[in-house]
Amino acid sequence: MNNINFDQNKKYDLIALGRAAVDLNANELYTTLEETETFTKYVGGSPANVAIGMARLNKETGFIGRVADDQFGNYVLQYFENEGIDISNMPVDSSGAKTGLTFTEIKSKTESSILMYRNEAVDLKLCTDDINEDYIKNSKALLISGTALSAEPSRQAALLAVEYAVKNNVKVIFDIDYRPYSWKSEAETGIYYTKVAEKSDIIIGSRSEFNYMEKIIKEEDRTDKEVAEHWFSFNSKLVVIKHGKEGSTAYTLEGESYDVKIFPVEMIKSFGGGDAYASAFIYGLLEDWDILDALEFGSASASMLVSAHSCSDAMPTADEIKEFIEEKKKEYGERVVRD
Ligand SMILES: Nc1ncnc2c1ncn2[C@@H]1O[C@H](COP(=O)(O)OP(=O)(O)O)[C@@H](O)[C@H]1O
Ligand SMILES: O=C(O)C[C@@H](O)[C@H](O)C(=O)COP(=O)(O)O
Repeated sequence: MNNINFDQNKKYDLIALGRAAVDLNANELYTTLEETETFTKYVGGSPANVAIGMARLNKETGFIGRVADDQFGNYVLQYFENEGIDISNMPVDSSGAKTGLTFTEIKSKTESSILMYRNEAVDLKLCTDDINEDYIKNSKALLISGTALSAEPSRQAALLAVEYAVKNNVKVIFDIDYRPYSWKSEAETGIYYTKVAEKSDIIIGSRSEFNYMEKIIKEEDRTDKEVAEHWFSFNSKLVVIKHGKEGSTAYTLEGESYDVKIFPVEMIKSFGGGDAYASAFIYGLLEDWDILDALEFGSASASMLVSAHSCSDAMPTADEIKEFIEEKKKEYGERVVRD
């Protein structure tokens, strides 16, 4: 059991809000983008990846986001429909705004980076008219991906969605998702991230993302526990702080904390883990697992994704994650990710 009391009478398990974009991942591994010649196209965008992860885990999943009136917009909608993700709240935008593109560079076994083309990105054209209270109220949880707060009118749309969620007992899950190129100033980042974090039931982010979010209000040299306790003074019940290959920790409002390490894998790229982590962790919470079991599931899916070429196509099923965990426990011992 865990401390998140989802309303089990609601139709959707999770509705994600934000960008559904396209990843173009370099096929040539351990090469710079300058030298890369070919790419593989995948659906991308952190909240889209989380939605795909949830659908792969057989959870009823919806999405709120604008797509471009072009081939890439069609590609995203078709992919989502094939995955069983509800697209009824994904308006096609005909303003000429384009699908965000993320080019990935896999420079070495330990170094990779992303180059995002997001000028006039269609996902940031999401507006308050696109936010439907009846849709949101029918979900156990609403995931807000932080980049949706980086520009108007998407910012107002995301804030309105949060208000509808709070009003209708829909748990707000805030994936901080800090992308520096999306923001004009530290103050703007802090102000709008804080607005959502103060209303969120669950906040998930790397420690550096928490530092960005809190820069205008707090010193960086606080412990993770102190970071978590700040958000418990608002609406949070659960704060998850990720530390990349050092693992991650969940803190509860009730004063407990749970640590998990990473599952050892041959990493291909350093990103994608966060979206897999979020989807599998949220799955565990929805299944009413203990937090440590949900963390282990999230950590396993994350490890599977950093050792895969894509961040969406490779999202695993629950059986695949369980099989992965069993294999790693056989190889490294029952407590492979637990202290
Ligand atoms: N080298 C790695 N091997 C296995 N798992 C990893 C590795 N790096 C990250 N992870 C997993 O991916 C999760 C998310 O990674 P992190 O970099 O913290 O977030 P994000 O991918 O959102 O930037 C980590 O908490 C960890 O569980
Ligand atoms: O979030 C984006 O727009 C790009 C993603 O599709 C990309 O796969 C990525 O960077 C994943 O991010 P992470 O899982 O948060 O590391």
